[in-house]
Amino acid sequence: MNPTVAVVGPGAIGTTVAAALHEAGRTPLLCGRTGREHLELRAADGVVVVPGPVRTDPARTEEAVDLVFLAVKSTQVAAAAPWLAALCRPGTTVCVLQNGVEQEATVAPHVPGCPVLPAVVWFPAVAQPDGAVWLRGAARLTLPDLPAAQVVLAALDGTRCSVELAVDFPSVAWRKLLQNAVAGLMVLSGRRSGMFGREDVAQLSLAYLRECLAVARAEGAVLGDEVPREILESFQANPADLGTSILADREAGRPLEWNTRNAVIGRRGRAHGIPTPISDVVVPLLASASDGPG
Ligand SMILES: NC(=O)C1=CN([C@@H]2O[C@H](COP(=O)(O)OP(=O)(O)OC[C@H]3O[C@@H](n4cnc5c(N)ncnc54)[C@H](OP(=O)(O)O)[C@@H]3O)[C@@H](O)[C@H]2O)C=CC1
Ligand SMILES: CC(C)(CO)C(=O)C(=O)O
Repeated sequence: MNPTVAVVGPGAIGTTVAAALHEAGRTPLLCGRTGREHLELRAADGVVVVPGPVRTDPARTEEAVDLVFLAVKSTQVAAAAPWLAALCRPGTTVCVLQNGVEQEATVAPHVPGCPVLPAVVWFPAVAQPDGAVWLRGAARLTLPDLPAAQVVLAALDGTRCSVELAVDFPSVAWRKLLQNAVAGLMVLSGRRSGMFGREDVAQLSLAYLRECLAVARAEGAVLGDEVPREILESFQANPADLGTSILADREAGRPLEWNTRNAVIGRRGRAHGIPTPISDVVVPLLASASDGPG
């Protein structure tokens, strides 16, 4: 039998996963902050409309589900906790579709008795001014190879969102975190992937990525010396106008995920006695862009 599924946070990533489920006849409950009659995904092969409504009141939701995809920003977890309380019973799997390496630590306290499964989300998805979401790549997740991942595999089996299991998930998550950390430079310049074609930005990015790599390795990630250049080259290969979700937040004047995507490098670096001079410049500027004052 198909697991029952809810998507909490039907934004860029949540809409993509909800659309994948709906196309397979497994339409999830939609739980958000802004009410909508439906969601719309625009992909290269067509448009998917997911019937709603998007519910906005957890107090009026009583049905527990087998699987919750939590796709709010890391800055929004506490505010979304009432949804988790409404949708989870002991054993409900909470699959966290967020960047970072701290999803279990931040979400588990809100869902005692429930497995919390972090996911690496590889695809770019961009909310459009009319509320639709533009999927700009193949939908793909990586999960830790744990028993709790089976319900996610079952839910997304045969859908447009592919799922891989990683035995060494922390290394995969740290690699993605390096990508996200350097993407933060787009916020500071107000530019998109095209900026990585500049030689000066490329050199800065490599230096920042090497600093992040040292911290990742101290945390146990198995990542080779080639990783910084590979990540830089992946940004250089992007369409020049491809941004990143933290830049979308900056452009919309929303709070930024600077703590989970960038400050984590300095925090973990200090714990290991590793200097992080570039992070120490980048983070206060991102924090200020996010939280003010001024
Ligand atoms: N977008 C991308 O390309 C990628 C994003 N990621 C990561 O995925 C995560 C989600 O990002 P993204 O989808 O871009 O974010 P969005 O801002 O597009 O989506 C977040 C959604 O959560 C909703 N929300 C906010 N507060 C609550 C609440 N209290 N209860 C319920 N819903 C709430 C928002 O509602 P409202 O409409 O009211 O704002 C919005 O629909 C982030 O960690 C991001 O870093 C990872 C890879 C790629
Ligand atoms: C799509 C990608 C990988 C770009 O950095 C991302 O994670 C994001 O936008 O947050």
